[in-house]
Amino acid sequence: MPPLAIDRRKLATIGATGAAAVGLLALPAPQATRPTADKRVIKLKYILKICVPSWRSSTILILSMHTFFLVLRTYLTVVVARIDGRLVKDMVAADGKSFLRGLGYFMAIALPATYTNSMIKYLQSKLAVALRTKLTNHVHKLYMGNNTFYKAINLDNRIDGADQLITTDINRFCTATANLYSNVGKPLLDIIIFNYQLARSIGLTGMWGLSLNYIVTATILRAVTPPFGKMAAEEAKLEGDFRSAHSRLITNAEEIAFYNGEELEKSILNKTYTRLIKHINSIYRIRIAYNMFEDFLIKYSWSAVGLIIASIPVFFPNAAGGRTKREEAALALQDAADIATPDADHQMIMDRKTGNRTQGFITNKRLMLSLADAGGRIMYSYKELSELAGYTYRVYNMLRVLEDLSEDKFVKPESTSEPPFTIENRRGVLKYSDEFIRFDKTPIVTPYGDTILVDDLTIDVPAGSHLMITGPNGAGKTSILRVLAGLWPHFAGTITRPAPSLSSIMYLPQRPYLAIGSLRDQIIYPHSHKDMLAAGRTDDELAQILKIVYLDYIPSREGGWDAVKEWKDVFSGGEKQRVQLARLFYHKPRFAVLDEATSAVSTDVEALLYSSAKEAGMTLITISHRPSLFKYHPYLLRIGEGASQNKWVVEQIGTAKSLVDSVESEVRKLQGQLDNMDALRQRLSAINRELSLDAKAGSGMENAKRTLI
Ligand SMILES: Nc1ncnc2c1ncn2[C@@H]1O[C@H](COP(=O)(O)OP(=O)(O)OP(=O)(O)O)[C@@H](O)[C@H]1O
Repeated sequence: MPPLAIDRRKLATIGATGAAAVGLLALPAPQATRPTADKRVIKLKYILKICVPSWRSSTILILSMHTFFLVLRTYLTVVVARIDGRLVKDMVAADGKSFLRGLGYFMAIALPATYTNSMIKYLQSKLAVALRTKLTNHVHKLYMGNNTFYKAINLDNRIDGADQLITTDINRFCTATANLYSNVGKPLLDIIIFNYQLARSIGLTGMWGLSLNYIVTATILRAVTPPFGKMAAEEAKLEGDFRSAHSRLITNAEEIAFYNGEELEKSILNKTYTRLIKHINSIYRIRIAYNMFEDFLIKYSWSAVGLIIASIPVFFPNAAGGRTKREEAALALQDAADIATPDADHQMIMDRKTGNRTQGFITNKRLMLSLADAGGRIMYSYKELSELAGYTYRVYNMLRVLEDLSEDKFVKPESTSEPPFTIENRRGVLKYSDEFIRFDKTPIVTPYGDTILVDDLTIDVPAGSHLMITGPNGAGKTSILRVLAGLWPHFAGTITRPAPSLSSIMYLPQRPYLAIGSLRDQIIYPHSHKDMLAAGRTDDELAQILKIVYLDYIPSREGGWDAVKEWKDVFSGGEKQRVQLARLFYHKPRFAVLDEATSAVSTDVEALLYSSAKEAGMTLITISHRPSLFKYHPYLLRIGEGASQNKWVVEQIGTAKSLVDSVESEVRKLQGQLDNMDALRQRLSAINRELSLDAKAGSGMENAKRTLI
């Protein structure tokens, strides 16, 4: 069977309108317009709820510790600003003793300050990892449950590059969220505390000036900021395309090499890379102008505003407010004492006043600079915030689509005619029995309900009986198995089959799958080594199984059961299929469903394998075009019959009629070969004649003639 692939022609028509038209989704399709701020917050909240499910979650502990260190750092900044002001004052007043004491305080603060800074960085990374772990676990649960990964790849095209989304985009989202918490949380805290501190010396006028400055800057930046979120989402998508182009190359390396397809593949790789780089370069170009403007606004104009405001207490001492009653009383006392002091001490008074002004100015300047830095970081994080919005959109979209798919809600292509079946009106009934597989008036229909491949299939395969399915290419043979396994929707009729369990029913696909792991893991898949030991199975048993499938030479050739290799590159096509059959003999299911599972195995070995499988008590359902397999199955289901090509017939192999049919078909085949023989004989004698005409052609020609005769 060909590998199951989504019908891209049909899906190409899906768009936002298509999705909405079918009414399957609450979500817009990925091409939808840019979400509003409200919707973005809802989406972020939705994802964060998955990351932080409860107050007792470990993420909350990390978050609390992170917050504690952020507060501590802000407090330490205020303390450092005060010490700095005092140091400069002592310097101006030439008070060496006090200066040295201040220096001692300054150094004593350094130790907790450096520890605090490293803890903030450490906890920020821990927070990102904790968010990523929670989100990845949730996505793995969704993606690997209810065959959602299969549906996402084969039955719906809303998720483009699930691997990129799960491995990279989730990581980017979590890193951006953790960064945002410290890049916004910390400066916000700084602003509140520094403003409070400053309010005490720069007064109400200064505070008004500062607030006005923030509002004007934020308004200008908001107006000129390019849509970084949209750009980040597009960049992530293009990164995914580039990555998947490389994964395709790795998966299909041998086929491409045989076809000498390097040039074409290189051009595909280059094209996807160029698209990505073009986009990244355009972002960089946009950023030059934006960064220039942002720097000018935040670094330089803010510093100028800061200096003006910090100088308020110097030039307008009465405008400054916010002194405590005790400070006011001390100042009044000092002024009264100054008035009563004799003239000779006036210089000292002036020096002390200058010192006080310097201390106030330096402390305020330091706080102002920290404030400018905090405000700047908030403004800069506007860009990060919009990038986070881009990742949020991609991750949220993936989560919602995975949820839809786990409930079998696909987005189907827009179609002009009403399909015979719809997802909403599925009426298929599934029953479980270990004794038989039965289809009762079950149509085999493509996933969107638009094409009936097999009309109302009705067939019974009791345990101990065997069925072979045959029919033209594309008739729907594999699709019968897809519906039986529950991969495709079951629209109508009743299917009875064993409940999914390896000892009841096992499917062997045409294209063998080899897992990551040891040689042993290939035979026991999907069991793990732990499962195997728990089931009391041994390596000796595996060796016996390899004998049945004629692979007993493999363990010694490959370096034992524990050897780990890229097995798909190690085994030949026939060996891969025989490894799959070894799995069958390991699990010994009651029903074995084989989809052209021996097509690469020679017919003599195939015959022995079928005999062994029947001896092991398995009931076989085989899809094959090989008449040599007829004799192992008492029943034959032919599909693709009739003018509509969706009719079917069941025949009993070995009955008088089927014998006549198969003898007649064999006679027809032999007659065809005989006709061909006459033509070949005529051609042979013509060549012989040509060769004898040229008798002098030498011994080389004579040899050729002898070979041909
Ligand atoms: N995801 C899909 N969506 C829509 N149609 C599909 C999908 N997958 C397969 N089909 C179509 O369903 C039809 C039946 O496919 P199926 O693989 O069952 O054929 P088959 O009888 O096994 O063919 P072959 O003998 O070539 O392996 C084909 O026309 C195929 O193009």
